[in-house]
Amino acid sequence: MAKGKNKGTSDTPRPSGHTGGSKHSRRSETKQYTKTTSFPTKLAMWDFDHCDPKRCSGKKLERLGLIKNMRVGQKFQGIVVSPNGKGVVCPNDLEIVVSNGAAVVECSWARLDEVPFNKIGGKHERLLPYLVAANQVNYGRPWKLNCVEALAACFAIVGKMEWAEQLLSNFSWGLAFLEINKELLEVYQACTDSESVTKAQNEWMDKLQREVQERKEHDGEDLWMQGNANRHAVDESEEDDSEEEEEEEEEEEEVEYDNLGNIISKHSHSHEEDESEDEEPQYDSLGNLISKHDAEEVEEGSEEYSDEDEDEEEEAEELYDKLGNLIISN
Ligand SMILES: C[S@@+](CC[C@H](N)C(=O)[O-])C[C@H]1O[C@@H](n2cnc3c(N)ncnc32)[C@H](O)[C@@H]1O
Repeated sequence: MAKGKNKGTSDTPRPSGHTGGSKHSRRSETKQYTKTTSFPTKLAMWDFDHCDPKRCSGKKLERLGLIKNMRVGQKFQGIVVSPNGKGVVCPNDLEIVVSNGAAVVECSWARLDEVPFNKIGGKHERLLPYLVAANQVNYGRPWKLNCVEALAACFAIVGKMEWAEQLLSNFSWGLAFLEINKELLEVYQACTDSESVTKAQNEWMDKLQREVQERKEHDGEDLWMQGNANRHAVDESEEDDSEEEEEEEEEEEEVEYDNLGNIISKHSHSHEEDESEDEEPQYDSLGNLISKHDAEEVEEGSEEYSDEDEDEEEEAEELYDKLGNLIISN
């Protein structure tokens, strides 16, 4: 294990009244301090003291005695995961990682211009491909991983998943990083060199972009499908239910929908039921409220609702134009 130059085990916090190995430690962190005592490859960092020590993942690795602190002017032989990298970490880096380890630059993202990148680093400086942070500071944000995530990402990409897990398990949120990036990490692990990882990353991002676009279009359709905003309250409460419940309700044939998602009353299918006093509101294919008779005509496909049909206008309690605007209210 690589030990930081200024540390020993004496500064390692110990749980009060606790002996190592107990499952009942007061804090999960305390348990983790006793759990991790070594790491299978070298870990190093240049620490520029930009960050709050309590929130800094690099500092915590240092307190755990897992990472070696590098001086400015010192170079590292292994993979240096750095914003100054040129290519991205790739499975072909496995050999370097196993023999010489991995390093990071502990600094603030906002103060990268203060970091003397020409005096640190090494022969194998790498960027990370697109991955999403799981740490509490930047949760859900892509690219800007913290130090432990960056090291773990490097190990995961070269195929050392157990190392990634071992390192991250020192943080309560740590393993979530592997979970939320699981699929993407598998894509990267199946690559070879830096170019193939970059290509896979770009394809992934294109796919994401397409999905966002499709979702936007779909949401637009959904808005249109809502049709008349004055739809019956019962219908709206049903929309709040889970899909499963909606399906069940459809099966029960309490309500039925046309192929535009508008409610068609059972009454429109059965003449006998049309006789019922219990008159449900009915909607045309644009979600406009129409009378019982209109519904029959729409169902038969013979005629659409017409503003000129005065008799039926009188029967309807409320009438709406095709954009769902109220035009008549009795
Ligand atoms: C800027 S520091 C921020 C550290 C944070 N304060 C913490 O608590 O760990 C994060 C370091 O992780 C590495 N890193 C994170 N994301 C990276 C990426 N997308 N490409 C290259 N290096 C990255 C770099 O060494 C970077 O300097």
